[in-house]
Amino acid sequence: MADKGYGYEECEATADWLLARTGVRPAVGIVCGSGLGGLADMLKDQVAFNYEDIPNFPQSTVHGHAGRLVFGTLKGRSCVCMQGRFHLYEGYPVQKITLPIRIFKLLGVDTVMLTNAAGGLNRDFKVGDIMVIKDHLNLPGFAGVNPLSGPNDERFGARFPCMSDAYDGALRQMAMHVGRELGYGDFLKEGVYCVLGGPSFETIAESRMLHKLGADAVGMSTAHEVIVARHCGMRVLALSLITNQAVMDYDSEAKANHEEVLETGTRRAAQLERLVSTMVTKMELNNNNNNYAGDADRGTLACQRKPQ
Ligand SMILES: O=P(O)(O)O[C@H]1O[C@H](CO)[C@@H](O)[C@H]1O
Ligand SMILES: Nc1nc2[nH]cnc2c(=O)[nH]1
Repeated sequence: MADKGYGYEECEATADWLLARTGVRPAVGIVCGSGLGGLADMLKDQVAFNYEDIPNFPQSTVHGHAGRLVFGTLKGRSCVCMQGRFHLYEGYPVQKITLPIRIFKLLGVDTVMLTNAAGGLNRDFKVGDIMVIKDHLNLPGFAGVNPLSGPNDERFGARFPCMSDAYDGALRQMAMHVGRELGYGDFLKEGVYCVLGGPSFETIAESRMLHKLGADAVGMSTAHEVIVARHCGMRVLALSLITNQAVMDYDSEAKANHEEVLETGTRRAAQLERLVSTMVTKMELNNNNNNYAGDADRGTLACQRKPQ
């Protein structure tokens, strides 16, 4: 693994490089989806790094993914935010795409909040709906593309991690509750996210098939990051913004396109940001990392680093 640049030692070197350059000790890690990078701009007292300057980090190649790792506070809570994520279709191995999630863990993060842009398959969903993800279908995983394939490093987690509890029940409930309190009840949904490799959007037959399989929304990210986050014991909340309706009708003139995805992101960004920031203020954090003092405080769950 080491020669590929995403083993434990590489992650540790990257985490230490970052910790030496910021005093922020994040308890919450946020990943911004396509066109949803504004979330990072909400952080106060920012210390930001361009991905190209961070050792071992991949580079963002997709429009709508700025390529910055931003540390700061959200209503007093210490956070780290990926303003731009990585996707299979960019040509990275799935283990490289998910490397930042392991770095989150080694920075002391306890809770990961992911956002994404997704196409709606559920006919009751409208463009602009926010879907709290309750489960996923990892289609690349069916073909062996799983971020945990290869030798397992027990310092991160177990060889065969459970995924039936991948999306934290309490956080999902809280998202629905906070969302309703904010007045989002009309456009807040719950559902199953399906990841595909992309970058081509779905054919009509594919969208129909995914819907029949039980997916409510389809995208090209998130599930890999969730698998890695759960493997190393972090709690996960994930939100999809339904940026477009998947085309499922041969009479339809609609065509999925990335511009529409980014436009919908811009329209709903403020509400999504408010939902995430309100949740960060209200959530219980297990690792008390807002007052981080050093290595002894780092990750208390599956992945405890050795004292140095
Ligand atoms: O999942 P995020 O990064 O939000 O991006 C989604 O939007 C892009 C397609 O428009 C794809 O990358 C898809 O995965
Ligand atoms: N695969 C896929 N990804 C998306 N991301 C945003 N919209 C879509 C979509 O319709 N399909």
